[in-house]
Amino acid sequence: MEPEMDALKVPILPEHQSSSPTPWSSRLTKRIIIPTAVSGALALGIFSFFLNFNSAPVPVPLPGSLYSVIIDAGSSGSRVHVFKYSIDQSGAPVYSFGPDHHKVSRFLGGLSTYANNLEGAKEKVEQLVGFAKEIVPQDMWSRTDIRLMATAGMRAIAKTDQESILNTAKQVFRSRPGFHFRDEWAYVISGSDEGLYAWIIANHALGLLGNTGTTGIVELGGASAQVTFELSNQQVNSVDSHMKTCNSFPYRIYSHSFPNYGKDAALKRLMDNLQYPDGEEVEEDVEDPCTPQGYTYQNNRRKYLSVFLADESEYTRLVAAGNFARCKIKTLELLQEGNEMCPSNSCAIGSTYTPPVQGRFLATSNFAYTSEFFHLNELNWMSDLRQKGEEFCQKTWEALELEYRGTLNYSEEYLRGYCFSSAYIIAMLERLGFNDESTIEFSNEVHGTSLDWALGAFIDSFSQPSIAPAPSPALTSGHSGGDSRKFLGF
Ligand SMILES: Nc1nc2c(ncn2[C@@H]2O[C@H](COP(=O)(O)OP(=O)(O)OP(=O)(O)O)[C@@H](O)[C@H]2O)c(=O)[nH]1
Ligand SMILES: [Ca+2]
Repeated sequence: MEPEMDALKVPILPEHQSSSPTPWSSRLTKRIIIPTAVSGALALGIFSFFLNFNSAPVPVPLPGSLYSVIIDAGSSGSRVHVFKYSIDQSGAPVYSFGPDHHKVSRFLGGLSTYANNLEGAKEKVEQLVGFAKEIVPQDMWSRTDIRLMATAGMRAIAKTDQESILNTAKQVFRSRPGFHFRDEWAYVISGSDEGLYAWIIANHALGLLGNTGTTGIVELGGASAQVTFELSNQQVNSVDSHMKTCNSFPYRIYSHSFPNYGKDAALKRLMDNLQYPDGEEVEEDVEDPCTPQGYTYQNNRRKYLSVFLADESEYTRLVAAGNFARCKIKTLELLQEGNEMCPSNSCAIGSTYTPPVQGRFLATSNFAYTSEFFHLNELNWMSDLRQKGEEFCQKTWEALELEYRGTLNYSEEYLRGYCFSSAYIIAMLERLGFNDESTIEFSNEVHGTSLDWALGAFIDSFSQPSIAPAPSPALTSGHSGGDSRKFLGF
């Protein structure tokens, strides 16, 4: 039985269309000018709308801007996204993700690490809210919804700890004066929704929503990895197939999140497997082919962001001995753990059924961070990554530190992970069936739109009328009366 379809109204004015949305800096002047002309423009807008309803009219955003805030609570960091948008005469949202309409601030350290420090969690959430309050005019706070959506880092901790952190966040969101908030808007999202949201923003930015032939997404986060793509006629078990309607086009989408297959979580598991192969600690030292020779395993709490790599001092039996080929063998073993329990003959990762990938894909987050570090071009990027990984893995940690410390964006934590991530990426993509590298590109943005899943969640929020924000007074006074909710078409 396929799950219910939920309609998704795709924005009228995507990023790459001509009209330039209201720049934030001139928000005040725009608001003063528009109301005087609004009745004329609006009447004309509605009139022309009915006259030529066949050809999609270019929407005229109504006066006044609306805002929405989404916090992405990830395992290695929290990001607060502030969206500014408007509503057109048909009640459809009009938005874009350029700098005038989308602002984001990224805070280091995952909320899931504050289970034993709720005061710290409160301060972190207050910081996130404070950023949004600097952007949204205070007279719009009560009409601006705020949502906190947590991902794999939070999924990985005990339910009781999740609840105490989320309750702390809810208290902050409820404090007055503040944004429009409902308790159910601070929650842990499912991995498949995380993948679906990433798929929505990528295909929105590519202008592909509304027809078949969309682009799939493979995302390698810190804690989890997501695989999401449009299905044609394969059968998949219903738990991973989702229905989404965009621009009245019904999509069947495969979306699965692989917990603990994110880059940091997987590296930790690989080190665990080396030191405690059967749950018991080895008696002899063992080589770790995924870490550059000479690296010392120590307590990283004060310098690393990842909860998974916070303390490597337990790995007293590991001897860093970087070797790409051997590392890749270990990562393949990791990806095939549990494969014997695969319900079919197609489980690329663990024991989860993954239909054969089809069409074009974007590889995001750590796929892109690693490829950009090695300055790869899209053409033949996987072959080049194998070669760059081989060169990188065989360098000593001392040589790498000498080469990279002091360079732009240097981070010991990231440098420590590139031998592993280069091998892990190749192994994962091979397991998923990406043999033709021309069908998959790495990127963290498209046409200037960052591929954060939170942008897809913002788009999707308009398909759930129950949580659509109330319009600003300017909107209700500017149209022919009646219930403003009805006017918005929800
Ligand atoms: N090399 C490099 N890695 C980065 C950079 N920024 C983030 N990362 C890595 O990318 C991962 C974080 O990506 P995200 O998708 O934001 O992961 P997250 O949201 O913190 O964690 P999840 O809960 O798994 O989604 C971590 O493995 C980070 O180490 C960067 O600028 N360079
Ligand atoms: Ca993430």
